[in-house]
Amino acid sequence: MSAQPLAMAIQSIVDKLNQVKHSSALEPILQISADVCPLPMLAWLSAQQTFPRIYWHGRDKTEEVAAIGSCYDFSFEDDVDDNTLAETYHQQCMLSNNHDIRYYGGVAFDRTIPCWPEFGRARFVLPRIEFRRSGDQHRLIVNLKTDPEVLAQECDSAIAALQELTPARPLPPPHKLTPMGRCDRPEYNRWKELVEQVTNKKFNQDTPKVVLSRLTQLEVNDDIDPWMVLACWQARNPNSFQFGFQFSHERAFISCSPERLYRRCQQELYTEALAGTTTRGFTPEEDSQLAQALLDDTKNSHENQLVRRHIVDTLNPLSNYVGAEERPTVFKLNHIQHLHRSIRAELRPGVTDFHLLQSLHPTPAVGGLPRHSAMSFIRQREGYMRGWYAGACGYFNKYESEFSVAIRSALIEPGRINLFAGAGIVAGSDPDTEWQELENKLATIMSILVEL
Ligand SMILES: C=C(O[C@H]1C=CC=C(C(=O)O)[C@@H]1O)C(=O)O
Ligand SMILES: [Mg+2]
Repeated sequence: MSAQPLAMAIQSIVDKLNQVKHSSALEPILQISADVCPLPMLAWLSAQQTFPRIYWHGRDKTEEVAAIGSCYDFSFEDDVDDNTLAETYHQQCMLSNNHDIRYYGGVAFDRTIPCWPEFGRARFVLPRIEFRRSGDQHRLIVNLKTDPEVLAQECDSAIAALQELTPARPLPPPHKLTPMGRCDRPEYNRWKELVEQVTNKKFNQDTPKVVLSRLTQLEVNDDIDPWMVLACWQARNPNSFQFGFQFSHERAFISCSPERLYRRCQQELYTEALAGTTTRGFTPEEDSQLAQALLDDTKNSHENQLVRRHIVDTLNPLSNYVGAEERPTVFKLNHIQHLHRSIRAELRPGVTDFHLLQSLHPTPAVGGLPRHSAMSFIRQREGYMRGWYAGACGYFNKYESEFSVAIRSALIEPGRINLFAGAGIVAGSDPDTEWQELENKLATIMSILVEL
C-alpha cells in the first residue's frame, strides 16, 4: 500500500474499525494500520491533547515512534515484587502473536523504593495510536482490545482518538532560559566526601565500583516544551537514543542517551559496556589525542572492564554463547567521548525480557559492583531519589525488544528542570576530576537550555 495523507489514513482505519466492531474470534489484541506520509514526529507529539505521550528513536536511526493514549497501561506506583512484574509480562506476551505490537515504558533505577509520581517503579503502555517509521515505511497504527464485552466500546474510543488528532504545528523556537537558581544534590563538599568513602581502600576492596550521581535543579519562570528540548538535543547527538515519556501536563522525562541496555531479536542479544569518559578536542588532532589518552588510561579502562566482565558473567548462565570485544573503541558524542565494548549473546530458549531486565539492570555502568552493596550505598548516601534516571527505557514484545539506559536525561516540571549526571567511582578516582566529568556530561543539555 502506498503512503497516503494523514486524513486518508485516518479514514481507512476508521472504516476498518467500523467493520470489525461486531466481529468475533479475533486475537485478544487487534492492531490496524495504514501507510501514511511522513510527519515531523516531535512537532506532532507536542501538538496533541492526549496523554500519555511517548517518543522513541532508536540509536541506529532506522526507527522512530510517536505514540499517544493507551490501550493497556500497566503502572506499578507502589511496592511491586518481581513475581507480579513477571506475571504481567508473561500474560501480555501471550496475548498476541503479532510482531508489531509493542509495549513502551520503563523501569526505575531502583524499583525497591518509591519513585516519581505517575512514573512509578515501572510503567508500560500499549499505545492507542502510534506513528511509526521503520526504515522508509511510515505507518499510522491503532491498537485495541477485542474481548467481546469491550470490543464495540474499544472501536468507538479508537475512532474518537483518531478524530481528536491535531495536525503537527512547528515546535516553539528554542530559547535560552534565565534560571533563577541552581541547586546541586549532593553539592560539591558532600560529593567529595562520598568519593573519598568509595575510594577508601577498605571499602573499595569489597565494593570496587559505585556510580555516584548528582541532581542539578534549575528554577525557571518559563513554560518549557519538553519535545522542543528533545528535538534540540537530538540534533546535537544524533547517534544516541532519544526518548521521552509524558503521562500528564505535570512532568515529562526526556533522554538523549548513548547507552544501550540491550537489543533482542528473538534469542539473539546485543549489549555493550559503555563507561570511561573524556572530553572532545577543539581540533581533530586534539580530539584523537584525547581519545588515545582515554584508551591508555588505567582508571577509565578499569571502569569499562568492570562493566564488560560483569555483563559477560551475568549473561553466561542465560546463554548458549557470549562474545565480547576484547579491545575497547571510542564512542564520540557532542561534548564527550566514552570507552565502548560490544557484547553479543545467543540466549537460551525461554529467557525473556523479564529475566534480562532483572539480571542486567542496573549494570555497573550506572549502579556499581557488587550490585547489592553499590545499590545500598547509593540508596543511603546519594541524598536524592533517582527515579527513572539511569532506569531502563524502551519497548518489548514476545519477539523483539530494545532498552536504553536512561542517562543524559531530564525531568521537566512546571518551574523546574531536573538534570542528572553520574560518574563511575573506582580506585584512583579523584573528586574534582569526577565532578568535572559530571559537568562535561551536562554540557550539551546546558548549552541548549541556558546562556553559557
Ligand atoms: C552514569 C552516567 O554515565 C555512565 C555511562 C558512561 C560513562 C560513565 C563514566 O565514565 O563514568 C558512566 O558509567 C551518566 O552519564 O549519568
Ligand atoms: Mg567515568
